Amino acid sequence: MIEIEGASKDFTLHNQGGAAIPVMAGARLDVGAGECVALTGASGAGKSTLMRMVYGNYLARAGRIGVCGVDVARAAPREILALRRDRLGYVSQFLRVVPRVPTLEVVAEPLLRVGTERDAALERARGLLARLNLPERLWSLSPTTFSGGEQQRVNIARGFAHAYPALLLDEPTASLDAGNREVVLTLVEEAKARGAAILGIFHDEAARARVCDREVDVGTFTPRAAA
Ligand SMILES: Nc1ncnc2c1ncn2[C@@H]1O[C@H](COP(=O)(O)OP(=O)(O)OP(=O)(O)O)[C@@H](O)[C@H]1O
Repeated sequence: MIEIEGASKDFTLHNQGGAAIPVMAGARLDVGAGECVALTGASGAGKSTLMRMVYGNYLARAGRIGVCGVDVARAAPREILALRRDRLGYVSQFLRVVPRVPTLEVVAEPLLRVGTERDAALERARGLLARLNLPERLWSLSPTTFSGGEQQRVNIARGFAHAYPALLLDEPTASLDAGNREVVLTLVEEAKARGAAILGIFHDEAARARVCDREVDVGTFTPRAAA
């Protein structure tokens, strides 16, 4: 479902005479349906860079990044937007808050975008917010003023609302209390059970051991290691 083959990435430093810094070469990995694969490696090894390449935020210099039949390394922007709408989800560490949109709408929005009937979308959103222990009095408010942990839970509810076949998770349990961490790990297990292919960064070792089937060390894709 996610197939990375020979992916490479250079960063061009426009403010330093256009110098090209190679950060990744020959990355390869596969994530099948129902699998969760963890990206590991030292700080700066390129975990976030690889996730952003899969999501299409960073363009690969070479290689193939197949996600649900689309080669993200070559796809047109409109194909990537369509992929993100219905097949590829991304739970980043921080919620991008849209001012004045109530929490319930923020969470239901990915479902509405794929054509889910409004009542069903709101019902699913309520269910997720309740499971993540977000007090009901907050559901009608914009998350703009919420605490970091509250915003993170809104972000997770939004990310898990639609049953994406492929899902990217960036530290989904960071800064959550034990109870909410447990809920998130159960959501990951449920997504795997319905056949989602999940690629994630988990600094929480116990979480990784519990939900991940395999680990891929991004350090093996540094240009020096590949040379
Ligand atoms: N937009 C950018 N421009 C230039 N260099 C970048 C950019 N993004 C990342 N890098 C560089 O690429 C390398 C990999 O960074 P990345 O954030 O992917 O590492 P990471 O493994 O996710 O690290 P951490 O565990 O600390 O979050 C680093 O050397 C970083 O400085």
